[in-house]
Amino acid sequence: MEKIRIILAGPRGKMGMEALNLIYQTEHFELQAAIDRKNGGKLISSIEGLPPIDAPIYEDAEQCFKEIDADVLLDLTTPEVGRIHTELALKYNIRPVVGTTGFNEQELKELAKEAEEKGIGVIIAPNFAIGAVLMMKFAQMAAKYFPDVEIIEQHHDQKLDAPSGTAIKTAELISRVRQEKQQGHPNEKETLQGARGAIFNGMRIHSVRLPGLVAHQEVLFGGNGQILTIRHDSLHRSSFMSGVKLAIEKVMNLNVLVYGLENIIE
Ligand SMILES: NC(=O)C1=CN([C@@H]2O[C@H](COP(=O)(O)OP(=O)(O)OC[C@H]3O[C@@H](n4cnc5c(N)ncnc54)[C@H](O)[C@@H]3O)[C@@H](O)[C@H]2O)C=CC1
Ligand SMILES: O=C(O)C1=N[C@H](C(=O)O)C[C@H](O)C1
Repeated sequence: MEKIRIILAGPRGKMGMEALNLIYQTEHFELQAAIDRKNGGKLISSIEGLPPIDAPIYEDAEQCFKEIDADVLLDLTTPEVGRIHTELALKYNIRPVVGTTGFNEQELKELAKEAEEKGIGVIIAPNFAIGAVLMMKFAQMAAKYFPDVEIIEQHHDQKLDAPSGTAIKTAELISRVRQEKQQGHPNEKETLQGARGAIFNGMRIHSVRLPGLVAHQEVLFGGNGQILTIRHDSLHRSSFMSGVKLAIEKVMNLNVLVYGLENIIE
């Protein structure tokens, strides 16, 4: 199998470290370089706790894309940085695989247009865990029969974006099949602002942030005398790695932007 040459952005992050191990252990993956906020000019192998890969670290993303021959950028950074890296990678004809969350609809549209014009594959996956992708698909199935739905997502307290990318994606998938309706009592009033959560097309999204949590989501459907709960828990970040591997492999044969792993799993 031909090697897939990868640039990883965010190698010292929680996801980045997990991804480095995946790349190190996958025979047909090769780390060409990493983009980090510090350690520019050093090798990944020289950083304590990182695998023994002799790939250079760049602090300047554009310089990295200019100097390094790579097939794929894997971005696991922060919402703002992820957006910049994705655009830059496209400029240098490197296929972005983006786990970083926080892209809005307009940004996704613009990136999709750019990818299509250039004929370059992009995968933006709000959640790489196969179980989470199934949870979203099952929720979409259920919403056809249960239009009253609320989403509760729970994450570790270091998360920068709220609601989570997964919660937004779930609400989007549900919106495609759910008859729009106003939920709750028509005269409902919040006596404490935010008590009822965020609203996405009439659906409520509640975000919990606590130390000890990793990534969890419940989709609650209410009907006559019954409640259906669909729940997924990522207990460790290794849960995301089979999806990351699949996305890196699949993006090689794409020439458009794909948003969500559900569009590439068979
Ligand atoms: N799609 C998915 O399945 C998953 C997505 N995520 C998302 O991935 C992103 C990273 O998550 P974590 O690893 O938990 O966060 P983290 O905070 O542990 O790691 C982020 C890393 O990005 C680095 N970084 C920040 N600015 C940078 C820059 N300019 N250049 C290079 N690196 C930079 C930081 O130094 C840090 O090491 C978040 O947006 C999170 O929501 C997290 C888990 C799963
Ligand atoms: O920040 C995280 O941790 C996660 N972010 C993604 C999201 O926003 O949905 C995926 C997963 O939930 C973990």
